[in-house]
Amino acid sequence: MSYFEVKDITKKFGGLTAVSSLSFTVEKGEIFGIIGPNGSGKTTVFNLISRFFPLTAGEIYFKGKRIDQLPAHKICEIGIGRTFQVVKPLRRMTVLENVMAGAFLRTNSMGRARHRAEEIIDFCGLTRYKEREAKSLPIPLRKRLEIARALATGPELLLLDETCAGLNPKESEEAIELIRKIRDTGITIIIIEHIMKVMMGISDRILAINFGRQIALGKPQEVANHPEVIKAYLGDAYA
Ligand SMILES: Nc1ncnc2c1ncn2[C@@H]1O[C@H](COP(=O)(O)OP(=O)(O)OP(=O)(O)O)[C@@H](O)[C@H]1O
Repeated sequence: MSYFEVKDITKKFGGLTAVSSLSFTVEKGEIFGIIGPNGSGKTTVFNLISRFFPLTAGEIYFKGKRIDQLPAHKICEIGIGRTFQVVKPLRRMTVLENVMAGAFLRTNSMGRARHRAEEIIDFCGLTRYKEREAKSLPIPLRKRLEIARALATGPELLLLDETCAGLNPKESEEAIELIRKIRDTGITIIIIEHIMKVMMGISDRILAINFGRQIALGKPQEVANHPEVIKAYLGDAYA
């Protein structure tokens, strides 16, 4: 039994098949990357796992239990957290309040939620900004806040959606460092990026998709050299 398993999942939006019979497994402690060109179905996979949308077909298992029929708040409660590609902090609230909002999933105590939030803010390198309103933060810090909010919900499995998009190389490097640090605490990570270089450096294994279907799965180097992946990213001339 795998720690996490997606079995033959399909999602149709009317006539458009965004995800098509996709299957993969993730082992505990792994950083599992999903790559693919724009519109290839990556975010839809996250939306299906976190039950923002119901599946059209297929099954999803976490620690041996079927979870695809659970509502979104239950998915979070059983330990699957996520971030969003378009970061969505509660804009008028401070960094601390934003992270506390996540921590309330695990406690009703204001004191405990605050303490937990402060630990996570520190872990994510946001201590200097904790009293700042979320809307005043520049993008790299907002992305960090997004990760902090997801961590505050106490996930065992964390879904990271385009954490490095819009960051310069130095900021990307810092984000990657944070992601590794999260994995070192024992959290399993599934990460979406379409910047191949970022994924190559961080993932234990990579799934490449196009038009909602698997085109390659394996170690980063194998996937990067796969003709279908080269074709999807660079066009026929390079394959
Ligand atoms: N709620 C929705 N309703 C209708 N179509 C949708 C919806 N969400 C996604 N799609 C479509 O499904 C396909 C896959 O989109 P998705 O956002 O999953 O791709 P992606 O790989 O994450 O793209 P990007 O890298 O641009 O974020 C696209 O054609 C998109 O337009």
